[in-house]
Amino acid sequence: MEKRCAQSATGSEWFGVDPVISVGDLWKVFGSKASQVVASPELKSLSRAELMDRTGAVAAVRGVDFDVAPGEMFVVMGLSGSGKSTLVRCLTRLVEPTSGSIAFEGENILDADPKRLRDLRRNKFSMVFQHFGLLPHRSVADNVGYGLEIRGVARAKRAERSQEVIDLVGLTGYEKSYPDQLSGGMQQRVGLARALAGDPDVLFFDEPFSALDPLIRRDMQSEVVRLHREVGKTMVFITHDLSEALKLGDRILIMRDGEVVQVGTGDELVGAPADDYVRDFVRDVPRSHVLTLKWIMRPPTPDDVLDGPELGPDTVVREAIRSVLSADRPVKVVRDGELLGVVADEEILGVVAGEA
Ligand SMILES: Nc1ncnc2c1ncn2[C@@H]1O[C@H](COP(=O)(O)OP(=O)(O)OP(=O)(O)O)[C@@H](O)[C@H]1O
Repeated sequence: MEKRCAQSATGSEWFGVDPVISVGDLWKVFGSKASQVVASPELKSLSRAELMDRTGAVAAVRGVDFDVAPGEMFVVMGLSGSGKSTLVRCLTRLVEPTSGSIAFEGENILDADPKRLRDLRRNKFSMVFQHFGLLPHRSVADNVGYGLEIRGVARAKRAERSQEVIDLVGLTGYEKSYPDQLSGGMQQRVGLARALAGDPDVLFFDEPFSALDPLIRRDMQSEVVRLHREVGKTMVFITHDLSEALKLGDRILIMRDGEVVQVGTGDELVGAPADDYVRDFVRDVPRSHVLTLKWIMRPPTPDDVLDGPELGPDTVVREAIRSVLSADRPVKVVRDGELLGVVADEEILGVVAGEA
């Protein structure tokens, strides 16, 4: 699996720069006793089920912390009910957080007044939902330009920008079509174009492909990967599908019962799952598609002949199989001229054998 940039779970490579979004100890509790719950360390320490029993309140998001870096594709993954949608809706205050902090480009979103929030939602954020939310009586071009129209962008400028993003998402020729003349996948392309039209700083996706057929879904995932590369925007993507998360995410946050279980790159989740829950999630992932050489290399022994081929530690195992198996000596894993370890047939076969 190709990744644009190597990172660690702490995001240290990402965070040479200021985060776009920074979330601290965020809670969202539904129910009339919500503020009592977050004011009480005792109630906060209860599990979601216990809290429900004791107070009738639902702790949808519980003490969540994470940062998203500029240009990152950050995926929030968890089973149904784990709190993904509530968490992401809190980020734009479509859902009002009960406590905690959310900074967007350094600005405390929780202090934003209604006017500022409207501004942010119009100019800085875009959302793509599962149900495309297209206006049925408007053509593709007019749906795509809708946000610009609301912003008061002049017709000619709007048409120009709409055409640009329509071309970008591969809908050239369909400008005059109406949503009901398009397949589900194409309708979601309109949703993508609409989200991109206003040139937002962050795009939020809430399970945008769940309603699509598997093959179309795969196409759309590739499309988002391509768009992300081309436009370089920060994206926050919710899914309950691990393979989607692994395909798209620079980093993945795994939620369970409102809490963060682990945040990491795909190879970190597969190579070093934080607990049995994550281990269970990643059990069926083909490890050779996700793990990189740094996960399987070993220190060289005195018997190793060290004039074999060299590969980087972030090379995905699957892409190294041929080089390793065809070399008659270990492949050296090298970064910036430094020998980090070696990989030979046994290491490769150890990964591949587990996938049978
Ligand atoms: N408005 C609400 N009032 C009360 N409880 C809510 C509300 N919205 C969500 N919840 C509860 O909060 C918890 C988290 O829900 P949420 O929709 O965020 O999870 P999710 O991971 O996005 O699930 P799904 O994939 O099914 O949408 C669930 O127990 C849900 O029932």
